[in-house]
Amino acid sequence: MGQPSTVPARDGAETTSPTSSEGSPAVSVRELTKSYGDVVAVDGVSFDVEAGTVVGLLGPNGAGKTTLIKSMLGLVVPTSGTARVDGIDVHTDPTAAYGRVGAMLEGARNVYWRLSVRENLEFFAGLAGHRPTEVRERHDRLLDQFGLAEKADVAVNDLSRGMKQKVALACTLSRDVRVAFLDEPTLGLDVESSMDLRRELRRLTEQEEMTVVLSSHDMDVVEDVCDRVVVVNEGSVVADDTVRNLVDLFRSKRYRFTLDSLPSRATRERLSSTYDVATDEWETVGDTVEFETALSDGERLHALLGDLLAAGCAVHDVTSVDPDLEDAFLRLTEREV
Ligand SMILES: Nc1ncnc2c1ncn2[C@@H]1O[C@H](COP(=O)(O)OP(=O)(O)OP(=O)(O)O)[C@@H](O)[C@H]1O
Repeated sequence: MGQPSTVPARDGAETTSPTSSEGSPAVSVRELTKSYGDVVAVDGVSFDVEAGTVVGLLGPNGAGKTTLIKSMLGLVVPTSGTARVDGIDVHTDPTAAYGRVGAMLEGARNVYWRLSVRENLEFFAGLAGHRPTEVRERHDRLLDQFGLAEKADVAVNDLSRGMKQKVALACTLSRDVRVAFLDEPTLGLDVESSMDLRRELRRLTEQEEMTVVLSSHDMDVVEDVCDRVVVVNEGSVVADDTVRNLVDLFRSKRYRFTLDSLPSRATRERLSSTYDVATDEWETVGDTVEFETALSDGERLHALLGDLLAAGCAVHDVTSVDPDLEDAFLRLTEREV
């Protein structure tokens, strides 16, 4: 299968450019390129993020996600192209842009473990020029929402890992930010803490119209909280669509065959070269043998069935394998599923 180019909207309609309250997308990246010497980390990337949505930025290691996030935060100067937050160019007007964004780049490593939870909130709000009294109400609300009220005066060092991560997210929100950039927000969290954090992200976007751009290698998290996913590979966008559409893109294209016995080596080699059935795909399950392969259309499915029958293989069952976001991601970035 060839590498797909940017995935268009499913119905072929133009994707509308959603807007924030000020008439611009919450985040807008245009033809952004960043090179480090000969290495092109980000290569002509464009996308918009609608206000009040969660967009996942996915890609294999080294794809360019961090460079992209840092460019959107004004921490990296692009070689060319622009990044805007609420219509403000983050490189030509960094002060105005900074007032609207929060970032959690290295999770709990960014917060001060010797300070109490509340002191951390006050410190991060103070960096943006807010006095503790001005933001007290906001901080009380955050502490309540994150289940941290009872720990407000406890040093971060004495909290569980999940709580530390929540403190880091609360610090990102310690002042009124409209867009939050979160790099691996659930990294290292147990299932319950990860669920809590996901719930909080959904609430922030649904009830407070906050916009979130997150990067994660955890597809469950992405599938759970993201409205849309931008997949980056080797510095370029290879897909930009809803989770559902990306999963649907590969639906019914992967099949699992169950045979009564292992075909001869010659047949297996032929299937490997003609239908891309990996030689290590054959799996014995009870009295049967199974393999999986991706087929582009019904004709290929028929041809493979015909070849199996001609080779004397008794086909017991053929089922289509339901893909998930992980399958879609691996296929989009040309990795083995
Ligand atoms: N400061 C830098 N100097 C030189 N090369 C860099 C620098 N930062 C990133 N790169 C290179 O740019 C490319 C993209 O890196 P980046 O960190 O943006 O990828 P990533 O998708 O965030 O990866 P990961 O998932 O591993 O964090 C890589 O080839 C990386 O080696």
